[in-house]
Amino acid sequence: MEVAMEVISELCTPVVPSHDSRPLPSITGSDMALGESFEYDDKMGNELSSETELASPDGAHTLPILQKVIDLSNKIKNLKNQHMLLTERFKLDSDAFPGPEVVKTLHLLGTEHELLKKKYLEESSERKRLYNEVIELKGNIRVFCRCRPLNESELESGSTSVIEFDSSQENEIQVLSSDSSKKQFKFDHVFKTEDGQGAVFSQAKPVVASVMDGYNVCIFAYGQTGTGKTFTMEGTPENRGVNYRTLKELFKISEERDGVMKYELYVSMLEVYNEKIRDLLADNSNPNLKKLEIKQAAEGTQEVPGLIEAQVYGTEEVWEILKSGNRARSVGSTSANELSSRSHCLLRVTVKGENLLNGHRTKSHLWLVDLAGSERVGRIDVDGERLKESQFINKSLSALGDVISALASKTAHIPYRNSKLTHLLQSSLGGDCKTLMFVQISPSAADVGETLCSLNFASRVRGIENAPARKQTDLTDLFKFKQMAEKSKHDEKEMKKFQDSVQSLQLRLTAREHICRTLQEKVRDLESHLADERKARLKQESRALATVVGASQPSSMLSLPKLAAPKTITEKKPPLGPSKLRLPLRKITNFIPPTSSPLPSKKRRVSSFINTAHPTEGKENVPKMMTTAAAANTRSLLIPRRNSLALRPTPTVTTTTTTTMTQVFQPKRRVSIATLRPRPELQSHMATPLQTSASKLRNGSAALGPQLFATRKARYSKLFSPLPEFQTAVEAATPIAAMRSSSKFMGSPPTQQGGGSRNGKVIALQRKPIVWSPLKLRGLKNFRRPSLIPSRSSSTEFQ
Ligand SMILES: Nc1ncnc2c1ncn2[C@@H]1O[C@H](COP(=O)(O)OP(=O)(O)OP(=O)(O)O)[C@@H](O)[C@H]1O
Repeated sequence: MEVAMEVISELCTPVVPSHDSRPLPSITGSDMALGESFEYDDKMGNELSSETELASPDGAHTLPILQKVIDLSNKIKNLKNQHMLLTERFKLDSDAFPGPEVVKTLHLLGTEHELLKKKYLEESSERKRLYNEVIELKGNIRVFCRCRPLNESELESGSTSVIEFDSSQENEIQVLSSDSSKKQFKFDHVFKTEDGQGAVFSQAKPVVASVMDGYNVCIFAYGQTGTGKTFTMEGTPENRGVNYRTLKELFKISEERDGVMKYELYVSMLEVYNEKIRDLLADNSNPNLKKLEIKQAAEGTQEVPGLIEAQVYGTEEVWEILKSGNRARSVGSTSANELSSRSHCLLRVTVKGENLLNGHRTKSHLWLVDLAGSERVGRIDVDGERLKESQFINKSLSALGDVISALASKTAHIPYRNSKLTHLLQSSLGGDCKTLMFVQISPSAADVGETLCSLNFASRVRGIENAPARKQTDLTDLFKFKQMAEKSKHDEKEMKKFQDSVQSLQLRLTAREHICRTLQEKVRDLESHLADERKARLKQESRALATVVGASQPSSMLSLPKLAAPKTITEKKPPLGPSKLRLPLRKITNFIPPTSSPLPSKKRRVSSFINTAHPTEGKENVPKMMTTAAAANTRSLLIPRRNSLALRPTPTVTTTTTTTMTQVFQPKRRVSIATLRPRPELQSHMATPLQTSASKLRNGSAALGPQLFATRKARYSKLFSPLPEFQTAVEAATPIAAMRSSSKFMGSPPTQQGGGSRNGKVIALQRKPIVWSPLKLRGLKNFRRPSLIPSRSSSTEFQ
């Protein structure tokens, strides 16, 4: 039983899946319970049965269950063996992997490969450069001359050859002209009559190969009709021409560069017939065929939208295309050629190349052009449609000649657009392109004139010095980059504009700030100036006051008891308020009496002066007053003189309360005023009592009431127009009042009622001009300045 349990436990042990090719026995039971059968192949069954027999050496029959257990045990053993075998095999496989040395070798090989690739690219680029240099040295415009042999008809007619090939002079031909003179022409290569198509193409091959390096190439055949242009370009099935051979060469180069370069070749075939473009690969029987026009592509190249571009993969395909295109070509019979080409046939091969190593792409065009015959109309017997065709042909050939002449003379304008032909060839003719011209000539003496024309034209073409050829890259990507560059340029411009405007604004701001600073400085200067002026004015007024007071009661003023500590008026003056609250500076006007005012009489002069201060004139009279005062002579005020004042004595004295104005009506009387310079000994004292009294007056103004305070500003003016009532009001409160009441000046007008002298008093006035400020006048808006001589009107008003 223990054996059975051991077997069962072994059964339950998972078995490693076998990779052996031998099929393993499949267990069909859903579990491993005893008593259930296992399916296995016959071979194994046989093995097990034999082993079972071995398991019972006595040969006695064993129990069926035990037998099964033994079978399974054997089976497990087999599986274990298989597992071991597989493990060993796996070990071998693991050992078969390349070791680190191999990996290292592979890495080295890779590096070497990269190095070789790089070198190859460098060499390839160098080869291209040198190759191109060779072509350039030979000339980007190359002219080959090919002379066909005399044809049968010419031989029959006994025509002789006028072309001589001097073997000593390579690439030169001599033309025996009708006047028996020989004309010599030299070209890049001269093909003799016996030279076949292969020889011709071998000379053209280097130029053709340039298109694979990304250069634009144009090969065209030019010459009189029947001279073999079509033969050279197209050839015959037996003697295939440049077109077929070119494409064959291109495929060959493409194959040679396989793995490094990837090429795609496209072929288009068109003709320019009577200045119209016809697609030779399209179904021209279709009446709805779109008219083809030349358009300038965004890349700057000339394109014909709608023109069929057939991708070609092999030479046979190319041949079929060329044949079908040639079939569609417009041909007609002329007296010179039975199958004369009545149009310019253009085969365009587009080569798209991609360097697989560095990803550089190129797109270039190769034009293979079989021009229509350059025969003169008069020479060949044509009329009707043929004549029209010939005219178009000649016109376009003439345009080609003009373009070539312009290129030769290096003029700024090349007239490419004068014909469809030159317009189409614009990007491949002249400039930086490679051009190869076959000038086809006839050896016949009968064609010598045409031959000379063609050779002369070819010589001109050969004289063109093209600029070094430029490699053509695939302009699609280039155009995108160009657009991106343009956009970024535009953005940069915009940015610069913004920056400029910001800068200009900053400059303006700085300038304005500077102006502001200057103005602020000016305001400060003016303020300081104003303060100075105010100080000076107050000093003058205080001096004048002191003089007046000193003159009237100098001793009493000096003996005033309890004088406060002396303080100047300017110290007591409140500081200037904010500039906004202040009046504009121009409104502050110093009142300086003018010098030129004529004073007719003393009486008149004094009257005018008194009138300026007359309160009854009201505020309307203030400007007038100022004007009048300004008209007064300043010097006249400064010169001490005696003036007469007309005073009206007041019959009665009306004293009101401090809140109402007091008016004194005085009878008209004359007084004399003598203006004197104040005595120096009084100047030192004049400020103290005045200031003291003035400060006391200010201090006591609160107690006296707002009206009294409002009249504070007019205190100095009252020196000239004292109010007895006002004096009465302040008499008790201020020493100045007391002082005024006792002064001669103050006492003078009220003398009528106060018992003073009726005669005129002499008052000492300061000789300096009195400065008036409209500020004071504004402050006196509701205050009517009391006058020494109240007028009638004023008295009426106050009554
Ligand atoms: N080099 C040559 N060797 C042998 N045959 C030639 C050669 N050149 C031209 N021919 C033959 O001359 C004939 C006229 O040639 P071709 O048609 O090519 O002249 P073309 O210049 O194209 O005339 P067109 O301008 O009228 O089309 C053809 O039959 C052609 O086979």
